[in-house]
Amino acid sequence: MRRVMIAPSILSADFARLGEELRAVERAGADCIHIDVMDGHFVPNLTIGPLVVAALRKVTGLPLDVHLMIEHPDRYVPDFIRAGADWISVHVESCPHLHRSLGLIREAGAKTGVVLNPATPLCALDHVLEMVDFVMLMTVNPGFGGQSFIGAMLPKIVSLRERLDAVNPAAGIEVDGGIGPATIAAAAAAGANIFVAGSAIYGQNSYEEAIRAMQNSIRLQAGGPSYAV
Ligand SMILES: O=C(CO)[C@H](O)[C@H](O)COP(=O)(O)O
Ligand SMILES: [Fe+2]
Repeated sequence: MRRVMIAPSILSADFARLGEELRAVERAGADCIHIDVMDGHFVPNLTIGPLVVAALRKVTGLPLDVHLMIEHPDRYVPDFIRAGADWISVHVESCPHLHRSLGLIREAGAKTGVVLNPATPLCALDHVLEMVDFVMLMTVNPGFGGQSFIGAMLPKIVSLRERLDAVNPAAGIEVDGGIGPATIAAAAAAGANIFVAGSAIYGQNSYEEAIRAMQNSIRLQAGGPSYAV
């Protein structure tokens, strides 16, 4: 999972027109669809469950990237995979038996992701790095869209890429929160390759221009000067 991918987060979409909103970002060049699942306990917000994922599965062939911000994720992983989730990511902070949780996702046939909150150190991933298809680093505190990118996460991305390269070089790094044209290049330069963007896409008039602006920022950084946040 090392190719560059743009993952629009439907958290900032118009929930009354969710199917249309999915098709619109697919036409605009999205590589996968990021779905934020919140339970009102692990994070102070409530969103959607497997029924909505099953409905969205019918309107797109793009991978569905399901970000579980819930307590007891193991109880719900099979439901989300049956509903059509292709990738499932669980938070280290809500998995006392992380090794078991990742095994459950993999056995059920989905790509395995593990997520760290901004204040959670990378050593929380010791002993499971070989088991993941991707690691997601929160670049905001989870719970809401539209927050500002935390610049202090850039060195964390660099260290994570080094650690993955040593034991699991095929694994990708996804970043979530405050990603847009002004921040994406720095995250890419640090080593991230999957970019979640909610408000930077769904908050704009043209989804296509918003996605192109992010892709161009990454390209400019690759061939030009590095970008400071
Ligand atoms: O997991 C999330 C929040 O907990 C969202 O995926 C994320 O915040 C996306 O929104 P934005 O791009 O507007 O920051
Ligand atoms: Fe998310």
